[in-house]
Amino acid sequence: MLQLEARPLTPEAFAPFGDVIDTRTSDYFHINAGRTRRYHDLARVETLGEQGRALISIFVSQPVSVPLDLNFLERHPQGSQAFVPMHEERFLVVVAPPGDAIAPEKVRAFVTDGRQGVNYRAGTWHAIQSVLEGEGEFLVVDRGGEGNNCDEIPIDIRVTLPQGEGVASTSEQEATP
Ligand SMILES: NC(=O)N[C@@H](O)C(=O)O
Ligand code: NI
Repeated sequence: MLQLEARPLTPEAFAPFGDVIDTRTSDYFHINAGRTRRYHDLARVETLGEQGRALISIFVSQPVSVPLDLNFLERHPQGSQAFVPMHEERFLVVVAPPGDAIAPEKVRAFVTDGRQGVNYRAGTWHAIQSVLEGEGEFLVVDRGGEGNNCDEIPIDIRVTLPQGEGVASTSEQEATP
């Protein structure tokens, strides 16, 4: 059983796996007569293969408990997959680099802070959506089309949160004295 303590998500640490979607770590330019900041092109949407096209969906997920025990990771070989929380939900992200096998030492676990989304690059191994604390609603952008776009690989992983890290949402943490 691979034991991992989730680390705070950062764009740099996640770079081998895809993109972090976060206005705080992204540039913008003004549009709409200056009323709007456009945080432009934050993640690369990949829609490979026959009839490949981008899908926009909403996932409403029930929370996972922590420690989180995983017995597989999955990948989407024909496209990327992005998850953006719609109400500052925090979630666990467990990833491994693309490839036909997973080297345990390459597996990484992260925890988001409520203001971050992720975009898994095509082929990145990842745990299925794992929202913390309560029901979560996520905007999802991924690939539709012909052919298989989901492979699973068995691997036993136990994910914990940093010591003393509650699972309160960002806003509750700010409210807590
Ligand atoms: N199956 C599906 O649409 N969702 C998974 O790919 C996931 O990463 O949650
Ligand atoms: Ni997926």
